[in-house]
Amino acid sequence: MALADISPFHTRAQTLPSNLASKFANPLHAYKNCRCSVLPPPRRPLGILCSVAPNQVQAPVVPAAPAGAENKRECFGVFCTTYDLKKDEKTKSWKSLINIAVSGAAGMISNHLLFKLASGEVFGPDQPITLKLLGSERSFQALEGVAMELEDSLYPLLREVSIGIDPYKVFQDAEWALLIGAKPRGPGMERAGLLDINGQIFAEQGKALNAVASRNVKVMVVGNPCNTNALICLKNAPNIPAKNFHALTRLDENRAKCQLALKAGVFYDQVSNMTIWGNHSTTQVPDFLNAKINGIPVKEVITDTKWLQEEFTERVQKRGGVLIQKWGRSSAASTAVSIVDAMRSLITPTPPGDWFSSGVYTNGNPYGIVEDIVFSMPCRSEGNGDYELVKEVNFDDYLWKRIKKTEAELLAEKRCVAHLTGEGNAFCDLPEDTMLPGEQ
Ligand SMILES: NC(=O)C1=CN([C@@H]2O[C@H](COP(=O)(O)OP(=O)(O)OC[C@H]3O[C@@H](n4cnc5c(N)ncnc54)[C@H](OP(=O)(O)O)[C@@H]3O)[C@@H](O)[C@H]2O)C=CC1
Ligand SMILES: O=C([O-])CC(=O)C(=O)O
Repeated sequence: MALADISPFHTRAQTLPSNLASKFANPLHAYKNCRCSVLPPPRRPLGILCSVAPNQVQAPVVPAAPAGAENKRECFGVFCTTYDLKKDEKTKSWKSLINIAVSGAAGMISNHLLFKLASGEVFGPDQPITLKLLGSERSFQALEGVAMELEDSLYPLLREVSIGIDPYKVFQDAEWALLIGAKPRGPGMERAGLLDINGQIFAEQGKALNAVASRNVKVMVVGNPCNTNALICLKNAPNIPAKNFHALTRLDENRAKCQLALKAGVFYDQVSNMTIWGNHSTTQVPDFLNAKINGIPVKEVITDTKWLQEEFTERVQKRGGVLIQKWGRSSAASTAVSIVDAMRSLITPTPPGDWFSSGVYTNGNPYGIVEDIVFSMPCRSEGNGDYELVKEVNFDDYLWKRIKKTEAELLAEKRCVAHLTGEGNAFCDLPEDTMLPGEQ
């Protein structure tokens, strides 16, 4: 088959030297084996540049990039195909694309999350999306595997996929950045070491978001320790509102709802107003004082206060660790579900009277929690991507004491990463019991 016959890629096909044409006997295969850069405008190819991924066939030599190439975007395989949503009857009424960047895209959580995003579970059936997947040299091949699985899933809403290892490219124009990739804490590694290694990743990604992402990008930090990583990220992105950064504590909220439902003998959709206060760590505070079951305060439904203060609280705090002991790896599917929940909570109005938890930047909070940290608190949204803190919450001595403990832990973490937040020299005096939910 003559390469030049392959519409709509005439421009690119004609640039292939004849000695390479035989390697690309199936031209679609050729596209799948390269990371292709599509040159706008208008939306779609005037030409395609292919750069070689590690261990792969040599890419064709291409002519010098035309003006505007500095805006070039990378695409993967079938997602390099030209399309026009307004031409097709079915897609005519669709909204314009949303750009979603995901780091740690070859990891376990992403392996669940990406398919949920592509299926329309988050943004709905008339919302096409772009997935921009960030990996590393270490994970590049796996990332290609992920992209291939996305190709093979034939999701109609998934219109563009690109993969890359440079956050300055991958985060270009991102409207959502789901920051999942982080080094897991290995045996013998000090928490201070983990804070530093992962902090460097989030400092760099914050800078990249600041430079190239949409000015209103919503950032969901999942990689642990997620509160402090989110703080580092937002400090390195001064041109993006700090309010746009979240640390994922929705998994903790979901775990708490499940435990209360179990104890009360109800289905978990009857549990509402569940706040997780503070750090995504074993000092987090699942708030049973303000939570409700069937609209009734939990303490009136579950009268065993000792159970609430001890067993319930500890079970939620250490759920991640128990799961690792059983499963041999940390929560991935339920974490992906909770990321979906967290995103949906920001883009759909919160049911009247209810709220959701998210780790957000403390800046004028109504509770008296120390400012300038990322702390999980009760939030409400009108569904426009933004949120407000809930004012009508109660505190008692037990709750406030616990909140102060998790706050102290976050302040200690913050001191450990002062070198990454532009606040001088780091000084690490973390409490000994500082642990991620997965550590025991
Ligand atoms: N907030 C929450 O509720 C939860 C948070 N988590 C956290 O989410 C993160 C991701 O979990 P999961 O997807 O299961 O993890 P995986 O180990 O499956 O994937 C993590 C990814 O992190 C990337 N990474 C970045 N830097 C390093 C490094 N120095 N060494 C090794 N890998 C690195 C790797 O991708 P690449 O090479 O492409 O960079 C890897 O694919 C972890 O930090 C975990 O603790 C987990 C559960 C719940
Ligand atoms: O510690 C981990 O990596 C797992 C984790 O955050 C959790 O399960 O909540």
